[in-house]
Amino acid sequence: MMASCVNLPGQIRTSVVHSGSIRQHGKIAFAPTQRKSTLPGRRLGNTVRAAQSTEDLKSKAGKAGEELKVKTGETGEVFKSNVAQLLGVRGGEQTADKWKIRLQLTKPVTWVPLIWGVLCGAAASGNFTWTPEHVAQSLVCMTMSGPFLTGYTQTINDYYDREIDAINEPNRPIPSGAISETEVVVQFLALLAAGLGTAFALDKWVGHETPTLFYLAVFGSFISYIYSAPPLKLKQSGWAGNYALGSSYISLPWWAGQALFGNLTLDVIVLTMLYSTAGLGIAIVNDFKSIEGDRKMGLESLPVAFGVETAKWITVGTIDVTQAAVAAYLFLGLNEPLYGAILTALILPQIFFQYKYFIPDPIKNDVKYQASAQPFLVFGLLTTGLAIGHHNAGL
Ligand SMILES: C/C(=C\COP(=O)(O)OP(=O)(O)O)CCC[C@H](C)CCC[C@H](C)CCCC(C)C
Repeated sequence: MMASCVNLPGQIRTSVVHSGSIRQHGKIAFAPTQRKSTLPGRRLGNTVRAAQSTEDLKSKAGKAGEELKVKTGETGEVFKSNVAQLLGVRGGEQTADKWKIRLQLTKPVTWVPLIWGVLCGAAASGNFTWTPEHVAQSLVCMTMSGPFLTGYTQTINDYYDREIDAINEPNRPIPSGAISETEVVVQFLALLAAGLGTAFALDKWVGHETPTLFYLAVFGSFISYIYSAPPLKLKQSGWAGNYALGSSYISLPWWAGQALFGNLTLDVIVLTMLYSTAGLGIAIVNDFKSIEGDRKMGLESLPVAFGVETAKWITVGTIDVTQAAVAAYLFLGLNEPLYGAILTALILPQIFFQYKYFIPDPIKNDVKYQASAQPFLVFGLLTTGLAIGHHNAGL
């Protein structure tokens, strides 16, 4: 978001050794994202888990780490820096500092889409004013959504991915032994408690009779859990996982921001869930890289199910048609032609980059496409929030 800051999730891609081959990892996730890499790691995880012991995996991790150094040295793609470590992006340097490791587990780079979503929701409420109290309430809501609940989400995701990470990313905090499993469990429980507690406190602060923010936080935490943890582990399913990711990064923080300052209405719920389909499209972009591994594992990602040619058109269709439908709603449903025109103007460069990068080679150019097009999508979200806010303020 959800991503890259505006990575509607974004992630810096590096190469990672996977089962003897090199995989391109990292998504400019929406935020959005930012699931670990392309879905290969996460998807191959279960089989590996079933077939091998943790010890076995750890020894492979050592080897993989060595190979990784050699291969990435060749390509020079690893982004090794302290900043990368702190942001939780791939290729960051390892550290012994426990607090830096704890921060790395929360992948701060993935907080951005959620923070942005709160901003869009606050704009859509039509009630936000630049008073110290409103600014403070927004900042607390952003903290609840970003560092606390996204931090919880990412930490729990790493916890449940620890065995496959031992192969794919042996230098991650858990497989490398930099932090113990118990410490990680304590961390995600503490973040969850902080997120839920802050949501409840915010409800009190703004005088909600029904603790809407608390309910949203509980719902979001539940989705986070079933996304990463067995038995559901939604991330293993192409459609459900991608939609859960896209919608959680677009809809949930928006709803929180809007509920904070105004009313969360059914039309906005429907609109943002529709908008989340564009988030789904963005998540699917990242599946092109992992076709081979997914096919081997019998995973029906969209590119596996439909083939690259059809899937790439479905992907851009999802992204473009969704936004075009929202623009039409701004023009015709809300009678906000200026905002409709701005949103349309923001869709055009995305189509341009689809033709320039994604359509010619979705496997090779996925990152380039995400990096070029996503900022326009993200500002389209804000435009939509402002349009709704303008409309609500005029009612
Ligand atoms: C853990 C997430 C992505 C990582 O996915 P994956 O493991 O496939 O990729 P990596 O292997 O690269 O790690 C994000 C999952 C998002 C989740 C479905 C829902 C997030 C919910 C929000 C944090 C809740 C916010 C609620 C609030 C705004 C009221």
